[in-house]
Amino acid sequence: MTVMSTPLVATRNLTVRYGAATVLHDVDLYVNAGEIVTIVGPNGSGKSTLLTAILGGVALAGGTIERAPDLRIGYVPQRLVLDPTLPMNVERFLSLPRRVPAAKAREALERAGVPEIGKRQMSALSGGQFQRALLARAILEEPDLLILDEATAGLDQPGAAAFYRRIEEVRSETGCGVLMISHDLHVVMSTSDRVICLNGHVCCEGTPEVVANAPDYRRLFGEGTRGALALYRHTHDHSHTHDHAQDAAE
Ligand SMILES: Nc1ncnc2c1ncn2[C@@H]1O[C@H](COP(=O)(O)OP(=O)(O)OP(=O)(O)O)[C@@H](O)[C@H]1O
Repeated sequence: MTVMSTPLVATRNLTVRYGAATVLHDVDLYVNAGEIVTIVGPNGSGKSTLLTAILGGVALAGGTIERAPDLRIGYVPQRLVLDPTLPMNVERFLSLPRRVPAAKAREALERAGVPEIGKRQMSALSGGQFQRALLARAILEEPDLLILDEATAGLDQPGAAAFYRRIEEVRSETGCGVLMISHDLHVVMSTSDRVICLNGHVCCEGTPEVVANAPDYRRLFGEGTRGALALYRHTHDHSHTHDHAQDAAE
């Protein structure tokens, strides 16, 4: 069932420049409550910049970003480097920068699928557990919109699949919207309601099935299951290419 509602966030004609380089141009994107939208695209195609813009961290050269009133955003970064010599257990990490009640921290860890790690040292967590701790921290604030920047980078395939299953469950349990970047194309296709294929601009978008069959997507990611491998070798060559994307891919 699709309920039409005001989007949690919507960009219109979003354009971002770093110096002379136009990194994003004329990007229209929206995320509704309860839907999982995934951004795919080659390295340097502006995916992180788009998330940063939505988070309010970059000046716009053009376009607008509309956020729902009082929108609460939870953000899971691609990675976070903590000083390994700093003693810090997971519960304490969740209480930074603001102390949270123990029951709330426990609930967030349960939601993130790692109820048992509260007393563990952050430095002793596996890659998957560490990302779950970041997820727990993001959902502590009960976000309306969860934003994840390649949150499964460094996880193996089963670890990434389990992580995304958890994201789907969080979405079902809380009704939040999810906007994420992913390179795990198989998982993207099974988890997402909509996929946006970005290369400085929106190349194509739609349901996973529609995007997987779109010529622009196939040019970017190749045919069939080997597409995931093509991701890092891609050189973008269709007509509306902008040089920055080509530059960044090299
Ligand atoms: N702070 C910055 N200053 C100048 N250029 C930047 C800055 N951040 C990113 N860029 C450039 O903008 C382009 C897009 O970068 P961005 O990180 O958004 O791409 P991405 O699609 O997330 O890439 P990846 O898949 O490699 O993470 C790249 O060419 C990058 O070098």
